Amino acid sequence: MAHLFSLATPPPPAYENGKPSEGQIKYPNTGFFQGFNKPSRLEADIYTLETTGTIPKDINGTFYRVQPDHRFPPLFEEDIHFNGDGSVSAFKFENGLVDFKQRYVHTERFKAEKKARRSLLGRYRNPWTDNEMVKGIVRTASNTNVVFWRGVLLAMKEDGPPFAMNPDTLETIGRYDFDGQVQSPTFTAHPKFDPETGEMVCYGYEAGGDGHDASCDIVVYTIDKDGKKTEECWYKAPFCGMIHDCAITKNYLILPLTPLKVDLERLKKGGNHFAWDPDEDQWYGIVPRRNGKPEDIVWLRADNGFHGHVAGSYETPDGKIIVDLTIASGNVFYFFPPPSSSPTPPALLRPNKFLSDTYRWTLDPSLPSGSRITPTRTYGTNGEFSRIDDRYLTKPYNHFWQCQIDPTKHYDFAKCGPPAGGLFNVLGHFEWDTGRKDTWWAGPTCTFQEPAFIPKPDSAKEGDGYLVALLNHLDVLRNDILIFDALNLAQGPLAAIHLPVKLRLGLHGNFVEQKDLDEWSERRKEGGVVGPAKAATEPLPWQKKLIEEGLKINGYGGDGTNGLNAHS
Ligand SMILES: C=Cc1ccc(O)c(OC)c1
Ligand SMILES: [Fe+2]
Repeated sequence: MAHLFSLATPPPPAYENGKPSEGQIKYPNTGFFQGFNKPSRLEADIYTLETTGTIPKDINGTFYRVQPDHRFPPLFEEDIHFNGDGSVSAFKFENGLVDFKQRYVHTERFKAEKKARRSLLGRYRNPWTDNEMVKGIVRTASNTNVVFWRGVLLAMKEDGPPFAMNPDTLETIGRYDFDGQVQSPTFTAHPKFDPETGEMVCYGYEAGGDGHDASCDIVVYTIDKDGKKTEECWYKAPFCGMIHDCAITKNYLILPLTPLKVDLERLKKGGNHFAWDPDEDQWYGIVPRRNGKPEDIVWLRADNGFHGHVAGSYETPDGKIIVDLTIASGNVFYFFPPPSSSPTPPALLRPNKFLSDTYRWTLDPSLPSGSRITPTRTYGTNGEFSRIDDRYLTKPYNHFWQCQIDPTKHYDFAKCGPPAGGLFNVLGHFEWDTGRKDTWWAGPTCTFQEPAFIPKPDSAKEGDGYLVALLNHLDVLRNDILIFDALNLAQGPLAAIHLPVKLRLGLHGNFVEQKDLDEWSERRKEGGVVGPAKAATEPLPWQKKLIEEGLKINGYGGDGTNGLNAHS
């Protein structure tokens, strides 16, 4: 900075002994907060983005996605990307033109920290590292997925309940408990929608207590298309580990349990929520979607691996379950090392060099629980963030798309440094029946974020539509959005949409048709047939216990503070 200006008194470093220095507002000088990963903190509206090429006029709707974006410098210097505040971006497509909107999810954490003008919550999923002022608040940052459900956007992270937002304005409505029907402390960021019935199938893991107590309880819910909870059943996992994504078929929910384990004593000492166990199996819990009983869960186990995301899943005529997902050969979350290593993560820049192929499992739900299984086949890809044409979920399908890593392609390390978030330099489209690989390389300075499939409005044919994905320009710190013909990526993008700014590395997103947005906005209006979506009014059961013990929590429904001077 000396070439720009020098201060009268040399400034202290951003962090001293791992804690933020007094006075300055400065993010850690680590890989998670610098270069392409520098927090953007942007809330913005840009009307009619710049474009190159012609955006298909039959794309009519909004592409929503969410990114972690630390609102304030973290309490701990070695904090990780996954602990950042959820910030939702919306790209609204209308008649070949695109508008951009971005807003933070106003979680309880966001509101409390905004009032304090600094971070109050500590490490990822560890309340023992928080400032006392936020004791008992819902900690989630809602930073992992954003889905459209009955007229609201639900911003979700698996460590807490969803937060509802207005899909048009991106204003946060508040914590969403499905009109009082869902009381679990945790809720998945990957609910699944049955295209036949309109149901949402969802679950929470580490759900028995407050969501950070290493509980082995799993809760599974079904919410029907009219918003009514029709199923709730509680199951036990063989250990408390991460269950990030899931798969559904007509009759089953499949829960991949990854050997990233939670330890309560480590948490109490201020350590990491998760630790990788290289000696543990990967497990698959299978439960019936209807009338499940706690004893119905069947756990099948296979050699160690790290689950990525699920592509498609369906049942065969002979009652077997097909599940396709990426599985990496080692601990992708290098910031959650095995417990024998130091309690705080070491170097944050370690790139991961694993293979992440797509695996097909043929699961037999009639096997005795505990049976060992081996995969049916692998595809021969190296990638993550698989997507399908969601109209084909629960059905035999042929196409999937994903971000891919092609290390044989030139990467301009001199201009870009280590590739932020992984070298996803290729977008790929794959066909199970032919084995065809249809790919497009983004060039030596670019990587992709997760794609989403947009169906053509007048066609029910699988894959007949577009693929949309954010492109990271790692050299000039900017993003584009590329639009492809989903069945022909190799020919290159049909059009590009240019943002004048850099976003952060996001996780997941979804495209919502304008017709669905319009219909629901009518139903959800004041006096409409459904009426406005309501935030939760009651504290969660674990909070009620704390309140009975005498703790004052103002966080629920109210202003998201606890012992702070409320003024907004
Ligand atoms: C990609 C997986 C993943 C898993 C757990 C998380 O808390 C998360 O936060 C952004 C992301
Ligand atoms: Fe995910």
